[in-house]
Amino acid sequence: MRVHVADHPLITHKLTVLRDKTTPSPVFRALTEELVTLLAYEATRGVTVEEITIQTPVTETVGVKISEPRPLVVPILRAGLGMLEGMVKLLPTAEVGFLGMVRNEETLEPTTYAERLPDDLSDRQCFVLDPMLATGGSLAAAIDFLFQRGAMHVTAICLLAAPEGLERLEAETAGKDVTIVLGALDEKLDENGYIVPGLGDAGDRLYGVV
Ligand SMILES: O=P(O)(O)OC[C@H]1O[C@H](OP(=O)(O)OP(=O)(O)O)[C@H](O)[C@@H]1O
Ligand SMILES: O=c1cc[nH]c(=O)[nH]1
Ligand SMILES: [Mg+2]
Repeated sequence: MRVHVADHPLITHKLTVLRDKTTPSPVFRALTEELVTLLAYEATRGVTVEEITIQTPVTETVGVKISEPRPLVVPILRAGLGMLEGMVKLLPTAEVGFLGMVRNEETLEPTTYAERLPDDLSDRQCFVLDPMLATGGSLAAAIDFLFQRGAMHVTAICLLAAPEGLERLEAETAGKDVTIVLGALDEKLDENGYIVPGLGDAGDRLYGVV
């Protein structure tokens, strides 16, 4: 498993505002979108392209286009939905699949309540979006789902992660081609499974308490 933690003052600045408990939902949503676009730049570094010949107004030249089949972007509902627009801004030709997951706040175990993905993911470049990698249970289950459908490589973009979650993910995805791109790696999990210092419940901050 490869882990890339962003190291850029613009990302750290935006994350600081996001972490601030006084930041209201509309600002939180806008910043989430901006952060994903910045992280997607790193996450798509390995996207496969093929050469094409085009005609500029001046001459013929060789460029590239993103290879077929189109990349698949999978936001994990709810909170991952807040990252979708920022991602497809950078990858406008991507297809979008959905996974709905919720973590039981007592046991911290995730359950999947919705799934809308292509049956066959072989040859697909898959990008999973979820702002929070806490215990790692939700992301491990999502990545496992994609590999079971035939994916060969999965890249996940998360705004924040806890070391405990990364460790679990590393163990559960051993031998698989997985890349994790993070806005920041935080200190730890608290006794309720929340990331410290974190930003609270990302889904609630984006969409309100349910
Ligand atoms: O790493 P884990 O311990 O599994 O926790 C992380 C998960 O928790 C949050 O979702 P939540 O269950 O709060 O659902 P929501 O997005 O609907 O708020 C978050 O968006 C992740 O999916
Ligand atoms: O800190 C956390 C942990 C799990 N889910 C969140 O939204 N925040
Ligand atoms: Mg939540």
